[in-house]
Amino acid sequence: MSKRGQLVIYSGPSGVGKGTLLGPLLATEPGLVLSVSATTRAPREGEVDGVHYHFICREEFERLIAGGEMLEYTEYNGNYYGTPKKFVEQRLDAGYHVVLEIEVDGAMQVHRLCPDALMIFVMPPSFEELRHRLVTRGTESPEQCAGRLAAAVREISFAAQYDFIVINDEIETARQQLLCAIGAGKMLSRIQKNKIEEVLYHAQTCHD
Ligand SMILES: Nc1nc2c(ncn2[C@@H]2O[C@H](COP(=O)(O)OP(=O)(O)O)[C@@H](O)[C@H]2O)c(=O)[nH]1
Ligand SMILES: Nc1ncnc2c1ncn2[C@@H]1O[C@H](COP(=O)(O)OP(=O)(O)O)[C@@H](O)[C@H]1O
Repeated sequence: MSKRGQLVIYSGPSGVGKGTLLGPLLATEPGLVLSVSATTRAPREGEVDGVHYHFICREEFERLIAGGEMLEYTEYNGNYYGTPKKFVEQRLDAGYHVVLEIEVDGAMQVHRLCPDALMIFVMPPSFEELRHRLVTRGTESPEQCAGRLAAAVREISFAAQYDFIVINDEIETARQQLLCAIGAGKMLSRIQKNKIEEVLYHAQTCHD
């Protein structure tokens, strides 16, 4: 059986560039997969059901919660968002490194359940630049942008609890930093696990 993969929690305020940074890495790193979340928000133009999200109604979402099928979930700006458990478990068992692109409340839920998960937070170079990116992306109404920017203030206050902070100023630099953070996280957790096994093995022989 292949070695279990690394779970990666990947957060940052709406419009900071999470998708922009991660997309090309998913295309070039065959061992890295993105968990497709479920949401009750409406699809944006160009978004495909089952690819960008599983777009479902509130009743269906609540049925999945009640059935214990969500690894984590939250309500964000009036809609449910959550991570279906089965896909994540299957891919980790198959040895893939699985990225959860989720906001901070979901991130904290997963961190409590899986303390070994690697946590990466993407920061904007400034709040003004975040506002500019969100507004010029043009996918949300002015009211929705205001709600997302209000949520962003709270989300940024959680950043210090993450293992790595990537500042998305220049895209290629930030993408390299994200790749390094994922690589370092995988290596660190492997070294730490090897060390635990090694120390416990020698503890046994010391006793004998
Ligand atoms: N907790 C949680 N948050 C999610 C999930 N999927 C997406 N999100 C977060 O929900 C927020 C809104 O996502 P979305 O409406 O797609 O906007 P975008 O991130 O600006 O493109 C973002 O912070 C996402 O990272 C999920 O499964 N669980
Ligand atoms: N480093 C960057 N410099 C300038 N614009 C960027 C940068 N990264 C992303 N963007 C732009 O910001 C907007 C939001 O990016 P997106 O990846 O959709 O954010 P998120 O997935 O975090 O909501 C997009 O229009 C994208 O082209």
